[in-house]
Formats: sequence, structure tokens, C-alpha cells
Amino acid sequence: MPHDARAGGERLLASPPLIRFPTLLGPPADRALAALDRDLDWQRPRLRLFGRDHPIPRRQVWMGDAVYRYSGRDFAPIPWHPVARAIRDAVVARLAEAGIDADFNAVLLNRYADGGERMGWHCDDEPELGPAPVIAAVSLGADRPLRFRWKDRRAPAFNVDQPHDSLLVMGPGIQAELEHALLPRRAPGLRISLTFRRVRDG
Ligand SMILES: O=C(O)CCC(=O)C(=O)O
Ligand SMILES: [Fe+2]
Repeated sequence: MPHDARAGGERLLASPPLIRFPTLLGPPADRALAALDRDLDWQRPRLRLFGRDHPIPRRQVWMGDAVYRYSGRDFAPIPWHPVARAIRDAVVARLAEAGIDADFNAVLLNRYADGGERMGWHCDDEPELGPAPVIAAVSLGADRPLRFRWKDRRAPAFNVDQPHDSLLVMGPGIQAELEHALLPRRAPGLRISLTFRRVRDG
């Protein structure tokens, strides 16, 4: 994954690569947030955790061209919403400018109604993502940091700020070597993230 610093990415980790772009869409980001919030049928599935069923502490939508298996369940995606498709195309174009070759056929959209909604520690290492996935996360709305920790604790955990309209690229090796979480925060405000993935079929 070669990388061109002139194209505006900020390299937060060299190896494995973690790169943030401060702005992706510009002014249309506000309308994108409103449209996704309004148009999508946001779900709160129940997941089994330590033998008990819990509703997830956020809402989500799976979108794209490929079925995705997550926490032992299959999620059938809905077709691309035009706004999500346009964001995907903007991500792919921005990464191409930065010398990063990536393409995505699925996106998980996460909706956090306020600072109390969250996502626990995990890595996105499902087998259908392949051994070294590139995952691109676009943030809209409230600025909630993504917290990273090394699986082998070789270095301290750290936060990555994710302002409105920013793009965070988790390159090959990030899922293998680190976990990430969106921890609760007292800060109010709606946030929607879109995490674009390439899911292998078959
Ligand atoms: O909302 C976020 O920033 C994190 C989302 C995430 O980790 C995921 O979709 O796998
Ligand atoms: Fe994740």
C-alpha cells in the first residue's frame, strides 16, 4: 500500500498503516448525514454475548452486494443508497489519489444517537474479508474518537479523533495486530459512520 503524503493523508501509524484524511466530501457532508439518518431503516439487532441476548448499543444497516457474517449471524445487505454509493466512490477516488488501490462492495453503517451509544472492542477479521483487509471508515456528525489497542500490548492504546467528514483508512495488518472500539462519551450528538469493506463471495 504505497502512500503519497501530498494527497493529504495523515499517517498515524506507518506499519501497519493507519491513515486519516481530514475532509472527504466538503459541504455536502451535512446533507449526506441528514439523508442517511432520514432514509435508512436503522436496525438494532440482538447479538448473543456470553450466552445471553443483548440489543446492540447503537443502530446499524448493512448495505452492498455481498452477504456478511458477523458474530455468528448472516446479515443480508440492502441495495446501495445513492448517498452511500457516492461516498464510496469519493473514498475510492481519494485513495487512488493517495496511491492506495482499494475497492469496496459492502458497507456497515453505524448510527450512534448520542454519546452513550457505542461499539465494544473488536477487530474486523471475519474470514470473508481476507487475511489483510483495507477498511475505510467515514465519519459524519459528532466527533467521537476511535480507540486502538495493540493485541500484544507492545505500545500504549491511543485515540484517533474522527471529525465530521473525515476518512480513516485501516490498512493491511491493522485488524491482525490491533483492536478498536468506539467508547461512550459524555458529548452529545448524532454520529453516523460508514465502514467500507471488500467481502469475498463464495
Ligand atoms: O463507528 C466507528 O467509528 C467504528 C465502526 C467500526 O469499528 C466498524 O464498523 O467495524
Ligand atoms: Fe470495526
